[in-house]
Amino acid sequence: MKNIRSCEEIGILQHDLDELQKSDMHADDYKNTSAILRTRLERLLKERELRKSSRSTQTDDFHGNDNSSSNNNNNNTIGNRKIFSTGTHPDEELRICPPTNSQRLLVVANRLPVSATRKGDASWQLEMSVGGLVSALLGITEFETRWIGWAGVNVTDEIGKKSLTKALADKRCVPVFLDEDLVNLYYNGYCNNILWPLFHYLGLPQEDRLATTRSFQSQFDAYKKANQLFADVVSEHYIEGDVIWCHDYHLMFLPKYLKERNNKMKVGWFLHTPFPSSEIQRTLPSQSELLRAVLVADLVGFHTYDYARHFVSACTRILGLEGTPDGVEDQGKLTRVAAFPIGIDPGRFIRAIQLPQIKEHIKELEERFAGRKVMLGVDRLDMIKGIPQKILAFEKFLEENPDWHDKVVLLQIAVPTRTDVPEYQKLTCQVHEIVGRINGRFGSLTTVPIHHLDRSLDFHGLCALYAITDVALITSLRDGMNLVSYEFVACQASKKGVLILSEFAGAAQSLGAGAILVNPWNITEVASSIGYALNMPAEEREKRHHHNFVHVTSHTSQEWAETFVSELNDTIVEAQLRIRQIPPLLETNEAVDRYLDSNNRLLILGFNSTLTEPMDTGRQFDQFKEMEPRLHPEAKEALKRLCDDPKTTVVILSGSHHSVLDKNFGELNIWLAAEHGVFLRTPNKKWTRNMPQVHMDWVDSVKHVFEYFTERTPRSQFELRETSLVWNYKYADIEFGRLQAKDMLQHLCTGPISNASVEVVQGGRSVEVRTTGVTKGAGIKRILGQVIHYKDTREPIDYVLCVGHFLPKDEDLYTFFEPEPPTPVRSSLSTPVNGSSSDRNGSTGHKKSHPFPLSNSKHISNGDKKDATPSILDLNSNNYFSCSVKRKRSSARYLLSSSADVVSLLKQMADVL
Ligand SMILES: O=P(O)(O)OC[C@H]1O[C@H](O[C@H]2O[C@H](CO)[C@@H](O)[C@H](O)[C@H]2O)[C@H](O)[C@@H](O)[C@@H]1O
Ligand SMILES: O=c1ccn([C@@H]2O[C@H](COP(=O)(O)OP(=O)(O)O)[C@@H](O)[C@H]2O)c(=O)[nH]1
Repeated sequence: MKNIRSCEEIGILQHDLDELQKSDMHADDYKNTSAILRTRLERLLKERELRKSSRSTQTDDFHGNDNSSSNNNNNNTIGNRKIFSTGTHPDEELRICPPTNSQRLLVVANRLPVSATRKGDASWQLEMSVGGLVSALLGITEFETRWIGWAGVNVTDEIGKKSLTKALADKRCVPVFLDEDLVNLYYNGYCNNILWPLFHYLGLPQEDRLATTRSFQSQFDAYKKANQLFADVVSEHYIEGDVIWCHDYHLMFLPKYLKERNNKMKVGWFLHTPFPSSEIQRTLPSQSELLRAVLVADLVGFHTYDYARHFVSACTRILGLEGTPDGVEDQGKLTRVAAFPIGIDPGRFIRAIQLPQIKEHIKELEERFAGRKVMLGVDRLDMIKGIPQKILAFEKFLEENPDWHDKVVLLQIAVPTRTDVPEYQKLTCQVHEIVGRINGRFGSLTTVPIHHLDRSLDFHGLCALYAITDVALITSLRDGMNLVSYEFVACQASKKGVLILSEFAGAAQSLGAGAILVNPWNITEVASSIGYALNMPAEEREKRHHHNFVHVTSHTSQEWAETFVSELNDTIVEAQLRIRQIPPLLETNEAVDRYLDSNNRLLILGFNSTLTEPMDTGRQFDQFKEMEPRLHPEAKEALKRLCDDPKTTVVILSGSHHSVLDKNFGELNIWLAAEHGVFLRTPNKKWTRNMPQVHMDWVDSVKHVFEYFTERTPRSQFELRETSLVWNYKYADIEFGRLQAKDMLQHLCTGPISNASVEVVQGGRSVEVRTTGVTKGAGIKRILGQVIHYKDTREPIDYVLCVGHFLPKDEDLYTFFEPEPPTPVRSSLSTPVNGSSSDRNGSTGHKKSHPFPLSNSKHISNGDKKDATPSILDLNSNNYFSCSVKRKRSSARYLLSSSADVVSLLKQMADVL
């Protein structure tokens, strides 16, 4: 039901989109957008409500209040969902239920849910792979799922490849073949020796420990190559409409490679490990490339909000991109980033412990450990799991509590993993040594305190162990989620044992209230928690267990997958709607042709980020030399030729101080308008005041505030202009800068200038205080008057190109020249695609004739008598080109992506003269 409902929701979104495509309206674009956002919120609320009601049904279900728990048939039902409990053969785990949802899902993970062992030329044995990722993904049954991944084996011959592909096809799995060398560099090297420790806060290995043939670079190259191989296989199996769900740190390049092959693919990426703070992430040599590759995905998911927050912050700090509450924005493209906490398939465990053979096994184990409390650890033998710390804490507990020596046993299942990586080999030795020491110290002829097993258990064996355990001990130093804790809770309906859980596991955020949370590095604290757990009264155990049981049974892996896929579908529809609000790229040929055909052309150009050299966004520390903007080296020549043309007037209209403009354009016969048009320099190089004098008595108090914030925000700076003050933090830490800006704005609006006639303008990375009424739109009126006066021509302006990277406040410049009143949102549907036959309002040939109320204009004596004044502007809509540089949310008609594009346009214009 839930899936069908989700699809209906998507249907609604799709409907909105279709409607939008049919219409060519503008103002309604806003309405449609907010309808979509409302729908998302409605959907989330509805889902929450439904979840709540299904939770009560499920909890009843799980507590055995329906009859199905006594059903020994392996195919049971929870809610409306088929559950396959395990058969005797591990392969049966992989029987996939007939999906109730026809959405095809390609799950791509490094590891397939089965690992293969070769038994003959064309014969293979398939076994379940161990690990949380596989366990969780097995719980997804309601999609038409295909798995794509590595089968954990090196197959070099064609017979082997064909036969394995066939064997896996029965399990709906598709192999990606990786040769041994590649696995060594990609999986053992880059994935497990570099990314894995880094993401778990264990730092990077020294490069010389990788040996000469295994440099960072060679491992990184292998990583990219392996990702390409995955992309090849996905592309082969992709059918239009499929959702592609990429999993984990092994496949960070996959979203990029997939979209490069087919931009229409719906791609989500989910990380199963923690994502570390940006300070850790920054140490990785290839971090920028990795982050950018992930950002190509439509939706990026993490287990917890903290990991999501770290990721967004890495993108803002390392890549200099915009972090928003929805995700990361780059040039108007939003990658949604959100937390989707994983769960398990609780029914699988709850049913399993009801099976007669497992009940029998439970009985045997209880007899075996009679008279002793059982503590349990189940971990892959990985340094992140904190196994040495766990055992040392247990040792301390035994040291301090001699009464417990023969009354408690710790069963530690340590599943061998990544055994080719030297760090893992060392860990095995270390753990064996500690266990040996403790058993020697506290054991007797008949018993030992620690039973340590270097092996995995089958599903039933594991369930039985979970069920007899009194205290589960999970001491991960870091762990993406930790599903063992969930599985333990699911199997404890009757025993109601205690969970001791590391505060550094993602699960601490969901099971923290019911568990005893510990810092695994604090051996004393863990030891005393063991004592507390072993002595906990039944009532407290029940309460704690109940809390966790409700969580585990209501946050399932199925729900996790459904939510992710449904969010991914929504995200794509929303992105399409967003794109509709972005102006199209300027067709430069059209702009140049029309320029050539006109008689009196006006080019208005911004300076900062419009005509300046591009700055290096990578590093923030060597930016001082770039702090002062410089004219793009190739712009001057083109500008000179354009200025020399008698039919062309070029105006640089900037917020900068006149000295900055003088420095960059000094020798050109160009119009310069500084401080948004307050000061104007004619081509004969005379500066005059273009706007009336205003009171500046507020400056000192604002300066004082700006100085204060500049001192406290490293790499920020402020500029004192004659009519305004600007504080900018574009080279500072972006998050800190934003916080400081927020503080500053609050202070300015309530403090020193709250009564002054000034405006506080917030930019992307700046705060500007300027006199009320000063905008580029206001400035241009007066500038036009001056131009006409200076040129002494009666030829009206019949071509306007207006290009800039302007603050929203200054975009009144674009609308100033619009023939029709501006509409709130522009839409590419109604925009002259390729800048051709129709204007942004869908009409053709509208003209703007300005009988200007201009001061200093010799044509106009009385601004109010509009009809009597001659027109200085006779602008056909098709001859007006407003272009926003790099800002996609703009009221300009078109976009140009960089100052380099602006320069190239100017060169083309100069060339046709
Ligand atoms: O495939 P391996 O290299 O043998 O490793 C096994 C898996 O380990 C990691 O699991 C993580 O995913 C769990 C489920 O989300 C999560 O609970 C746990 O905290 C993580 O450590 C790894 O991320 C997987 O890719 C591996 O398959
Ligand atoms: O002998 C074992 C030990 C563990 N597991 C499974 O391995 C997974 C471990 O997942 P977790 O999220 O705790 O950590 P990961 O190993 O993925 O880091 C769990 O689903 C366990 O049921 C298993 O199948 N057999």
